Amino acid sequence: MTDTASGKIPVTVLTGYLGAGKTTLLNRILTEDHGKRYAVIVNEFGEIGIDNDLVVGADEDVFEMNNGCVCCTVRGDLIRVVAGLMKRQRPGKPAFDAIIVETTGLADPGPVAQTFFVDEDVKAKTQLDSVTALVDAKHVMARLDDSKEAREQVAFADRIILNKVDLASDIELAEVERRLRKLNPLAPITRAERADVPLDQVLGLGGFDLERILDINPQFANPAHGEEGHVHDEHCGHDHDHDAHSAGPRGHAHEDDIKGVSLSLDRPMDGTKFTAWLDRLLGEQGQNILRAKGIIDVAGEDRRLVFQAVHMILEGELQKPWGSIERRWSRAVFIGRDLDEAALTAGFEACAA
Ligand SMILES: Nc1nc2c(ncn2[C@@H]2O[C@H](COP(=O)(O)OP(=O)(O)OP(=O)(O)O)[C@@H](O)[C@H]2O)c(=O)[nH]1
Repeated sequence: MTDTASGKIPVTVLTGYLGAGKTTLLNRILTEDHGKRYAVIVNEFGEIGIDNDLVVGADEDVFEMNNGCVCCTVRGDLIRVVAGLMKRQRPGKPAFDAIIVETTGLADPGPVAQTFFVDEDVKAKTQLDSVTALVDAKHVMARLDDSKEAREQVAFADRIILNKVDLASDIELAEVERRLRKLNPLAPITRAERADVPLDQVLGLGGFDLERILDINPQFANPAHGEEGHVHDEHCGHDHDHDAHSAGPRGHAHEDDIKGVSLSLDRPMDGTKFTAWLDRLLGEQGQNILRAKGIIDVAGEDRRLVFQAVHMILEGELQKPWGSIERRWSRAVFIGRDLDEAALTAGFEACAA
Protein backbone atom coordinates (compact mmCIF):
# COMPACT_ATOMS: atom_id res chain seq x y z
CA MET A 1 0.00 0.00 0.00
CA THR A 2 2.95 2.27 0.58
CA ASP A 3 3.29 4.46 -2.43
CA THR A 4 6.22 2.61 -3.91
CA ALA A 5 7.12 5.25 -6.47
CA SER A 6 7.79 7.84 -3.80
CA GLY A 7 8.22 5.57 -0.78
CA LYS A 8 5.80 7.83 1.06
CA ILE A 9 3.04 6.59 3.28
CA PRO A 10 -0.40 7.34 1.82
CA VAL A 11 -2.81 9.31 3.97
CA THR A 12 -6.57 9.14 3.64
CA VAL A 13 -8.62 11.86 5.28
CA LEU A 14 -12.21 10.98 6.19
CA THR A 15 -14.49 13.94 6.53
CA GLY A 16 -18.24 14.42 6.78
CA TYR A 17 -20.67 16.10 9.11
CA LEU A 18 -21.48 14.87 12.62
CA GLY A 19 -22.90 11.36 12.49
CA ALA A 20 -22.47 10.85 8.74
CA GLY A 21 -20.77 7.47 9.15
CA LYS A 22 -17.03 8.15 9.37
CA THR A 23 -16.40 5.80 12.27
CA THR A 24 -18.57 3.16 10.61
CA LEU A 25 -16.36 3.34 7.52
CA LEU A 26 -13.23 3.36 9.61
CA ASN A 27 -14.31 0.23 11.45
CA ARG A 28 -15.08 -1.42 8.14
CA ILE A 29 -11.58 -0.62 6.92
CA LEU A 30 -9.99 -1.90 10.11
CA THR A 31 -11.93 -5.16 10.25
CA GLU A 32 -11.61 -6.16 6.62
CA ASP A 33 -9.14 -8.95 5.99
CA HIS A 34 -6.47 -7.10 4.06
CA GLY A 35 -3.27 -7.87 5.94
CA LYS A 36 -2.44 -4.18 6.08
CA ARG A 37 -1.46 -2.18 9.09
CA TYR A 38 -3.18 1.17 9.40
CA ALA A 39 -2.48 3.96 11.80
CA VAL A 40 -5.66 5.79 12.67
CA ILE A 41 -5.76 9.36 13.87
CA VAL A 42 -9.06 10.46 15.37
CA ASN A 43 -9.78 14.11 15.87
CA GLU A 44 -12.58 14.32 18.31
CA PHE A 45 -14.93 17.14 19.24
CA GLY A 46 -15.49 16.79 22.95
CA GLU A 47 -13.19 16.53 25.87
CA ILE A 48 -13.77 12.95 26.96
CA GLY A 49 -12.52 10.21 24.69
CA ILE A 50 -15.46 8.32 23.26
CA ASP A 51 -14.60 7.94 19.60
CA ASN A 52 -11.36 6.29 20.48
CA ASP A 53 -13.28 3.53 22.24
CA LEU A 54 -15.74 3.13 19.40
CA VAL A 55 -13.02 2.37 16.89
CA VAL A 56 -12.30 -1.33 16.69
CA GLY A 57 -8.82 -2.77 16.42
CA ALA A 58 -5.59 -2.53 18.28
CA ASP A 59 -5.65 0.34 20.71
CA GLU A 60 -2.05 1.25 20.22
CA ASP A 61 -2.66 2.14 16.61
CA VAL A 62 -5.36 4.69 17.36
CA PHE A 63 -4.16 8.16 18.16
CA GLU A 64 -6.46 10.79 19.43
CA MET A 65 -6.22 14.49 18.84
CA ASN A 66 -8.51 16.26 21.18
CA ASN A 67 -10.81 19.04 20.03
CA GLY A 68 -9.39 22.50 19.78
CA CYS A 69 -9.71 24.80 16.86
CA VAL A 70 -8.83 23.00 13.69
CA CYS A 71 -6.73 25.75 12.23
CA CYS A 72 -4.79 26.53 15.39
CA THR A 73 -4.36 23.41 17.48
CA VAL A 74 -5.11 20.43 15.35
CA ARG A 75 -2.49 21.06 12.77
CA GLY A 76 0.20 21.21 15.44
CA ASP A 77 -1.17 18.02 17.00
CA LEU A 78 -1.36 16.30 13.68
CA ILE A 79 2.22 17.17 12.82
CA ARG A 80 3.35 15.79 16.17
CA VAL A 81 1.36 12.58 15.82
CA VAL A 82 2.48 11.96 12.25
CA ALA A 83 6.09 12.72 13.11
CA GLY A 84 5.82 10.23 16.00
CA LEU A 85 4.37 7.59 13.70
CA MET A 86 7.19 8.01 11.23
CA LYS A 87 9.73 7.19 13.91
CA ARG A 88 8.21 3.75 14.40
CA GLN A 89 9.68 0.98 12.33
CA ARG A 90 8.89 -2.54 11.22
CA PRO A 91 11.88 -4.50 9.95
CA GLY A 92 12.65 -3.31 6.47
CA LYS A 93 9.51 -1.24 6.02
CA PRO A 94 7.59 1.67 7.51
CA ALA A 95 5.61 0.93 10.65
CA PHE A 96 2.33 1.44 8.81
CA ASP A 97 1.03 0.79 5.32
CA ALA A 98 -1.21 3.81 5.43
CA ILE A 99 -2.53 6.49 7.73
CA ILE A 100 -6.22 7.28 8.06
CA VAL A 101 -7.28 10.55 9.64
CA GLU A 102 -10.88 10.86 10.81
CA THR A 103 -11.68 14.52 11.24
CA THR A 104 -14.32 15.87 13.58
CA GLY A 105 -17.70 16.32 11.98
CA LEU A 106 -17.53 20.05 12.62
CA ALA A 107 -14.24 20.59 10.86
CA ASP A 108 -13.42 22.08 7.54
CA PRO A 109 -11.05 19.40 6.18
CA GLY A 110 -8.87 22.01 4.50
CA PRO A 111 -6.45 22.67 7.36
CA VAL A 112 -6.02 18.96 8.02
CA ALA A 113 -5.23 18.26 4.38
CA GLN A 114 -2.96 21.28 4.28
CA THR A 115 -0.76 19.78 6.96
CA PHE A 116 0.50 17.29 4.42
CA PHE A 117 1.73 20.08 2.17
CA VAL A 118 3.08 22.73 4.48
CA ASP A 119 5.12 20.88 7.07
CA GLU A 120 8.44 19.82 5.61
CA ASP A 121 8.95 16.66 7.68
CA VAL A 122 5.42 15.46 7.14
CA LYS A 123 5.60 16.31 3.45
CA ALA A 124 8.81 14.34 3.03
CA LYS A 125 7.34 11.14 4.44
CA THR A 126 3.66 11.11 3.62
CA GLN A 127 1.48 11.63 0.63
CA LEU A 128 -2.12 12.77 0.83
CA ASP A 129 -3.92 10.03 -1.06
CA SER A 130 -7.46 11.36 -0.98
CA VAL A 131 -10.11 13.15 1.02
CA THR A 132 -13.31 11.15 1.27
CA ALA A 133 -16.49 12.81 2.49
CA LEU A 134 -19.25 10.78 4.09
CA VAL A 135 -22.72 12.24 3.67
CA ASP A 136 -25.82 11.32 5.69
CA ALA A 137 -28.56 10.86 3.08
CA LYS A 138 -31.30 11.68 5.56
CA HIS A 139 -29.91 14.81 7.17
CA VAL A 140 -27.49 16.33 4.69
CA MET A 141 -29.93 18.67 2.94
CA ALA A 142 -30.65 20.56 6.16
CA ARG A 143 -26.95 20.69 6.97
CA LEU A 144 -26.02 22.02 3.56
CA ASP A 145 -28.54 24.80 4.24
CA ASP A 146 -27.29 25.77 7.66
CA SER A 147 -23.65 24.73 7.89
CA LYS A 148 -20.69 26.19 6.08
CA GLU A 149 -18.54 23.30 7.29
CA ALA A 150 -20.93 20.76 5.79
CA ARG A 151 -20.68 22.54 2.43
CA GLU A 152 -16.90 22.78 2.63
CA GLN A 153 -16.58 19.10 3.41
CA VAL A 154 -18.46 18.22 0.25
CA ALA A 155 -16.71 20.80 -1.91
CA PHE A 156 -13.32 19.64 -0.77
CA ALA A 157 -13.73 15.90 -1.27
CA ASP A 158 -12.07 13.77 -3.90
CA ARG A 159 -14.75 11.17 -3.35
CA ILE A 160 -18.19 11.35 -1.79
CA ILE A 161 -19.93 8.46 -0.11
CA LEU A 162 -23.66 9.00 0.09
CA ASN A 163 -24.32 6.91 3.17
CA LYS A 164 -27.51 5.82 4.94
CA VAL A 165 -29.38 5.21 1.70
CA ASP A 166 -31.73 3.01 3.73
CA LEU A 167 -33.12 6.14 5.38
CA ALA A 168 -34.04 8.02 2.19
CA SER A 169 -36.26 7.36 -0.82
CA ASP A 170 -34.91 7.14 -4.37
CA ILE A 171 -36.36 10.55 -5.13
CA GLU A 172 -34.67 12.05 -2.09
CA LEU A 173 -31.39 10.40 -3.00
CA ALA A 174 -31.53 11.82 -6.51
CA GLU A 175 -32.19 15.28 -5.08
CA VAL A 176 -29.30 14.98 -2.67
CA GLU A 177 -27.01 13.87 -5.48
CA ARG A 178 -28.03 16.87 -7.60
CA ARG A 179 -27.20 19.18 -4.73
CA LEU A 180 -23.85 17.49 -4.04
CA ARG A 181 -22.99 17.73 -7.74
CA LYS A 182 -23.53 21.48 -7.65
CA LEU A 183 -21.08 21.84 -4.79
CA ASN A 184 -18.61 19.37 -6.22
CA PRO A 185 -19.00 18.48 -9.88
CA LEU A 186 -15.95 16.21 -10.03
CA ALA A 187 -15.90 13.84 -7.09
CA PRO A 188 -17.47 10.45 -7.84
CA ILE A 189 -20.49 9.77 -5.60
CA THR A 190 -20.96 6.24 -4.31
CA ARG A 191 -24.16 5.22 -2.53
CA ALA A 192 -23.72 3.17 0.60
CA GLU A 193 -25.48 1.62 3.54
CA ARG A 194 -23.43 1.33 6.71
CA ALA A 195 -20.54 2.67 4.62
CA ASP A 196 -20.36 -0.61 2.70
CA VAL A 197 -18.13 0.65 -0.08
CA PRO A 198 -15.38 -1.48 -1.56
CA LEU A 199 -12.18 -0.40 0.12
CA ASP A 200 -10.43 0.22 -3.16
CA GLN A 201 -12.86 3.10 -3.59
CA VAL A 202 -11.52 4.74 -0.46
CA LEU A 203 -7.91 3.72 -0.03
CA GLY A 204 -5.02 3.91 -2.46
CA LEU A 205 -6.84 6.18 -4.88
CA GLY A 206 -3.99 8.54 -5.61
CA GLY A 207 -6.88 10.93 -5.90
CA PHE A 208 -5.99 14.11 -4.11
CA ASP A 209 -6.12 16.79 -6.71
CA LEU A 210 -4.04 19.77 -5.66
CA GLU A 211 -4.90 21.69 -8.82
CA ARG A 212 -8.60 21.47 -8.10
CA ILE A 213 -8.12 22.48 -4.48
CA LEU A 214 -6.04 25.46 -5.52
CA ASP A 215 -9.06 26.53 -7.57
CA ILE A 216 -11.23 26.37 -4.45
CA ASN A 217 -8.58 27.86 -2.19
CA PRO A 218 -5.62 29.48 -3.95
CA GLN A 219 -3.76 29.77 -0.66
CA PHE A 220 -4.00 26.07 0.08
CA ALA A 221 -0.26 25.42 0.18
CA ASN A 222 0.40 28.58 2.18
CA PRO A 223 2.25 27.75 5.42
CA ALA A 224 0.02 27.42 8.46
CA HIS A 225 -1.45 30.29 10.38
CA GLY A 226 1.11 31.37 12.96
CA GLU A 227 4.00 29.79 11.09
CA GLU A 228 6.84 31.46 9.35
CA GLY A 229 5.95 32.47 5.84
CA HIS A 230 2.21 32.37 6.44
CA VAL A 231 0.40 34.97 4.43
CA HIS A 232 -2.43 36.16 6.62
CA ASP A 233 -5.44 36.95 4.49
CA GLU A 234 -9.03 36.00 3.99
CA HIS A 235 -8.04 32.64 2.59
CA CYS A 236 -6.30 31.28 5.63
CA GLY A 237 -9.37 29.54 6.87
CA HIS A 238 -9.92 31.12 10.26
CA ASP A 239 -12.51 33.75 9.68
CA HIS A 240 -13.89 33.13 13.15
CA ASP A 241 -13.17 35.10 16.26
CA HIS A 242 -9.95 33.91 17.84
CA ASP A 243 -10.82 35.73 21.06
CA ALA A 244 -13.53 33.16 21.48
CA HIS A 245 -10.91 30.52 22.19
CA SER A 246 -11.06 31.27 25.85
CA ALA A 247 -14.83 30.93 25.93
CA GLY A 248 -16.57 27.83 27.14
CA PRO A 249 -15.22 24.53 28.34
CA ARG A 250 -13.64 23.57 25.06
CA GLY A 251 -12.91 26.86 23.43
CA HIS A 252 -15.21 27.41 20.52
CA ALA A 253 -16.72 25.51 17.69
CA HIS A 254 -16.47 27.05 14.27
CA GLU A 255 -20.21 27.21 14.20
CA ASP A 256 -20.47 29.14 17.37
CA ASP A 257 -24.09 28.46 18.16
CA ILE A 258 -23.24 24.78 18.34
CA LYS A 259 -21.80 23.49 21.55
CA GLY A 260 -20.85 20.19 23.06
CA VAL A 261 -21.82 19.08 26.53
CA SER A 262 -19.78 16.28 28.09
CA LEU A 263 -21.25 14.27 30.92
CA SER A 264 -19.72 11.60 33.06
CA LEU A 265 -20.57 9.57 36.12
CA ASP A 266 -18.45 7.24 38.21
CA ARG A 267 -21.40 5.29 39.61
CA PRO A 268 -23.28 2.58 37.68
CA MET A 269 -26.47 3.72 36.01
CA ASP A 270 -29.96 2.27 36.00
CA GLY A 271 -30.35 0.99 32.43
CA THR A 272 -34.12 1.42 32.32
CA LYS A 273 -34.03 4.94 33.71
CA PHE A 274 -31.25 5.93 31.38
CA THR A 275 -32.99 4.61 28.26
CA ALA A 276 -36.24 6.32 29.23
CA TRP A 277 -34.43 9.60 29.82
CA LEU A 278 -32.58 9.41 26.52
CA ASP A 279 -35.75 8.53 24.56
CA ARG A 280 -37.59 11.45 26.09
CA LEU A 281 -34.72 13.85 25.54
CA LEU A 282 -34.34 12.95 21.87
CA GLY A 283 -38.10 13.06 21.39
CA GLU A 284 -38.29 16.55 22.82
CA GLN A 285 -35.00 18.05 21.64
CA GLY A 286 -33.91 15.84 18.76
CA GLN A 287 -34.17 18.74 16.31
CA ASN A 288 -31.44 20.56 18.19
CA ILE A 289 -29.29 17.56 19.02
CA LEU A 290 -27.02 17.09 16.05
CA ARG A 291 -25.17 14.24 17.64
CA ALA A 292 -25.03 12.28 20.85
CA LYS A 293 -23.02 9.29 21.86
CA GLY A 294 -21.86 7.60 24.95
CA ILE A 295 -20.60 4.56 26.77
CA ILE A 296 -22.64 3.66 29.82
CA ASP A 297 -21.84 1.50 32.82
CA VAL A 298 -25.18 -0.22 33.50
CA ALA A 299 -25.71 -1.65 36.99
CA GLY A 300 -25.75 -5.44 36.95
CA GLU A 301 -24.47 -5.67 33.37
CA ASP A 302 -20.97 -6.85 32.46
CA ARG A 303 -21.08 -5.34 29.03
CA ARG A 304 -20.89 -1.67 28.22
CA LEU A 305 -23.94 -0.02 26.75
CA VAL A 306 -22.96 2.07 23.73
CA PHE A 307 -25.51 4.49 22.34
CA GLN A 308 -25.40 6.81 19.38
CA ALA A 309 -27.88 9.30 18.05
CA VAL A 310 -28.12 11.63 15.10
CA HIS A 311 -31.08 13.90 15.79
CA MET A 312 -33.91 11.52 16.72
CA ILE A 313 -32.40 8.39 15.27
CA LEU A 314 -31.05 6.41 18.17
CA GLU A 315 -29.08 3.20 18.25
CA GLY A 316 -27.90 1.41 21.32
CA GLU A 317 -26.32 -1.95 21.97
CA LEU A 318 -24.47 -3.86 24.61
CA GLN A 319 -20.91 -4.23 23.43
CA LYS A 320 -17.78 -5.83 24.82
CA PRO A 321 -17.50 -6.51 28.55
CA TRP A 322 -15.57 -4.16 30.78
CA GLY A 323 -12.05 -5.38 31.44
CA SER A 324 -11.29 -6.68 34.93
CA ILE A 325 -8.95 -3.82 35.79
CA GLU A 326 -10.57 -1.25 33.56
CA ARG A 327 -12.16 1.84 35.04
CA ARG A 328 -15.92 1.44 34.77
CA TRP A 329 -17.58 4.75 34.18
CA SER A 330 -20.26 6.31 32.07
CA ARG A 331 -19.58 9.12 29.67
CA ALA A 332 -21.63 10.83 27.03
CA VAL A 333 -21.37 13.81 24.76
CA PHE A 334 -24.21 15.83 23.29
CA ILE A 335 -23.50 18.23 20.46
CA GLY A 336 -26.15 20.62 19.31
CA ARG A 337 -27.84 23.99 19.45
CA ASP A 338 -29.42 25.56 22.54
CA LEU A 339 -28.37 22.73 24.80
CA ASP A 340 -29.09 23.30 28.46
CA GLU A 341 -25.98 21.96 30.14
CA ALA A 342 -27.36 22.09 33.69
CA ALA A 343 -30.53 20.21 32.72
CA LEU A 344 -28.58 17.60 30.78
CA THR A 345 -26.22 17.06 33.69
CA ALA A 346 -29.07 16.77 36.17
CA GLY A 347 -31.00 14.39 33.91
CA PHE A 348 -27.96 12.21 33.33
CA GLU A 349 -27.02 12.02 36.98
CA ALA A 350 -30.58 11.24 37.99
CA CYS A 351 -30.21 7.95 36.11
CA ALA A 352 -27.70 6.67 38.64
CA ALA A 353 -28.70 3.24 39.98
N1 LIG B 1 -29.61 3.64 9.28
C1 LIG B 1 -28.30 3.77 9.10
N2 LIG B 1 -27.51 4.14 10.12
C2 LIG B 1 -26.19 4.26 9.91
C3 LIG B 1 -25.60 4.02 8.63
N3 LIG B 1 -24.26 4.25 8.73
C4 LIG B 1 -24.02 4.59 10.02
N4 LIG B 1 -25.17 4.61 10.74
C5 LIG B 1 -25.35 4.97 12.15
O1 LIG B 1 -25.23 6.38 12.26
C6 LIG B 1 -24.64 6.73 13.51
C7 LIG B 1 -23.40 7.59 13.27
O2 LIG B 1 -22.40 6.81 12.61
P1 LIG B 1 -20.85 7.07 12.85
O3 LIG B 1 -20.11 6.17 11.94
O4 LIG B 1 -20.52 7.03 14.28
O5 LIG B 1 -20.76 8.58 12.35
P2 LIG B 1 -19.51 9.59 12.45
O6 LIG B 1 -19.50 10.34 11.18
O7 LIG B 1 -18.26 8.84 12.80
O8 LIG B 1 -19.95 10.49 13.65
P3 LIG B 1 -19.05 11.65 14.40
O9 LIG B 1 -17.68 11.07 14.55
O10 LIG B 1 -19.74 11.83 15.69
O11 LIG B 1 -19.11 12.84 13.55
C8 LIG B 1 -24.33 5.42 14.22
O12 LIG B 1 -25.39 5.15 15.09
C9 LIG B 1 -24.29 4.41 13.08
O13 LIG B 1 -24.59 3.10 13.48
C10 LIG B 1 -26.46 3.65 7.54
O14 LIG B 1 -26.07 3.44 6.39
N5 LIG B 1 -27.80 3.54 7.84
